Amino acid sequence: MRGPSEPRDALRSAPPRAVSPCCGTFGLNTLQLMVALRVRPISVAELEEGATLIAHKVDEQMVVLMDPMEDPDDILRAHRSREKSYLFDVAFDFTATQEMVYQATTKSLIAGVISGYNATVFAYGPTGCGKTYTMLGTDHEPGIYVRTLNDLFRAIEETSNDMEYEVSMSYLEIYNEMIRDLLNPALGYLELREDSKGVIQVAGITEVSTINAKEIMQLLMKGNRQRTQEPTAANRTSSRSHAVLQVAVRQRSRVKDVLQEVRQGRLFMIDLAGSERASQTQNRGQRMKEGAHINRSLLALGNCINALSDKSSNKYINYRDSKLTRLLKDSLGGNSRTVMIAHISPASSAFEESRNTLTYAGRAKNIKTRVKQNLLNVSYHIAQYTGIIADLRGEIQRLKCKFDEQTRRGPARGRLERGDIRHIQAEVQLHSGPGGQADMGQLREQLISAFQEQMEVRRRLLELEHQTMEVQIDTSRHLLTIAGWEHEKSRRALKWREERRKESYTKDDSEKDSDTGDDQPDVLEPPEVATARESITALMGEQKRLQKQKVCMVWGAGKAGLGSWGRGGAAR
Ligand SMILES: Nc1ncnc2c1ncn2[C@@H]1O[C@H](COP(=O)(O)OP(=O)(O)OP(=O)(O)O)[C@@H](O)[C@H]1O
Repeated sequence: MRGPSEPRDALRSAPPRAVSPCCGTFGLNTLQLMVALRVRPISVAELEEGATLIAHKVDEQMVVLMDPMEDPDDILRAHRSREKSYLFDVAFDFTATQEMVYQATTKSLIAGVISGYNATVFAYGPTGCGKTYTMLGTDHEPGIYVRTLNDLFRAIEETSNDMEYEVSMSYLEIYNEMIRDLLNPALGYLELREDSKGVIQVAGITEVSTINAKEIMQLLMKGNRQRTQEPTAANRTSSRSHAVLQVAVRQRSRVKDVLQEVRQGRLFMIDLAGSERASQTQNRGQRMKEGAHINRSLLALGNCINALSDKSSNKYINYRDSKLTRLLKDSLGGNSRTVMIAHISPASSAFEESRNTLTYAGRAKNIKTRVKQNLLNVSYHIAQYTGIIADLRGEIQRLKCKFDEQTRRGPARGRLERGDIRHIQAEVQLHSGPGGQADMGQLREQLISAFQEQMEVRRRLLELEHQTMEVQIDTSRHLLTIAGWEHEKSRRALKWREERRKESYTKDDSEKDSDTGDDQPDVLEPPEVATARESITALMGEQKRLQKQKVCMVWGAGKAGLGSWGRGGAAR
């Protein structure tokens, strides 16, 4: 965690946008696993290093990551996607406030917890991407911990006429597979035990039951300072442990009954250790060992979430692979709800880490993003191609004007050049004796012929430029045909999926399970698209040929002593 004195909100200028309630929050009977993504503001350090923004929120659920290594001006590869889009239940960028993140992800868990359900919220992502900021926050911008506890106490207060509650809170860290009490580190390492009801408990952990928000914030800040933080190659103050805030709520009715039912709901809020890969942080020794433990527990967590989110399979869920998953056993499975908030930096320097995080988070959710993703990519490309064509048109217009102007000015310019030649001649005469008259005539002839040759080279170069432009326009036209077809294909795929979904409503459950595959029947590509693909290959060859001719011509002109004329004139 970094201190509040080091805000990374260099770009925090746009007004916050509201999160649509339909995709952000989730009610008790809806999502079991919600995956959110938060892209933090680019930091001053990243800007100073020359990083550019490569992660963009496209809408309330979609984030696009651009590959900084791909060349945006490479027209011949423009049909290849530079960007990849990822879909989440809700996405936030630098404009999102702490309150917006809390409202859309965690607030709706509270009602469940006070009525006896378990829930887990965890912040995932590489080091320095804002996990602690989201969970703990700062004094001025408190995060999910405090906002949740505040609302939890308020909800308890509102129902306290009928119900009696007991709330207890503990804060621990798991470091190198060992558990430490962050509210009382002097206790040393603690063990996990299963109680008589099979519930996993941390033996001997400090439990506090304050309901004063300010006190809680102070306790958590103090606890957080006890966390194992070490400088890594990637972050000066990297949290090397998973911090777990556990809130247990016991509820019983005030109406005395023979059968007194007591319900206990548990809420885990977890700030995970940085997910960067050991190889990328160049960590050695102790740091590498930590890295291995962190990776192991994150992998175990990912596996559990994967198995839980894949309802169609009856995969065995192995919670025993790490302390973290053992502790969360009751809160990940069963009737509980889980919120994962993945974090990334928007900077180009963090591309690899961001891509890994987006893939991990996307896999956890197992959302079918393809159709929407294609639509987005295609529409981007159509816009790109239209832009390219407009640019090329402008360029042709410009060249035409230049050509016309040169044709108009040709003879006059010629006279001027000849004037220059006469001037040279006069100069030479001045410095040579009468015997040099014959040589002078010869020199004059040579100069005139060189000038004519140079005019010819210039004319041919202009012609070549014109042909290249035409080839490029043709290429773009074919790319547009292909993009149009991809668009159409995506539209059909979407329609096909919708029909499948409607069909599956009418089938019984056993049929549904066997019918949920993604295999869409192959769609035959129209002949004009196949022709467009072939033409592009041919046009690329043509473009190369023209380029070669141009190079030869300029080179030849240079060799013949016309270099500066040829290059400065037509070849731009
Ligand atoms: N959404 C945000 N708005 C403003 N500042 C942010 C935001 N997210 C992160 N920051 C700032 O970025 C810095 C790093 O964030 P933070 O310490 O939360 O990262 P982390 O993911 O917890 O890192 P680690 O895994 O190393 O502990 C902090 O200075 C924090 O204040």
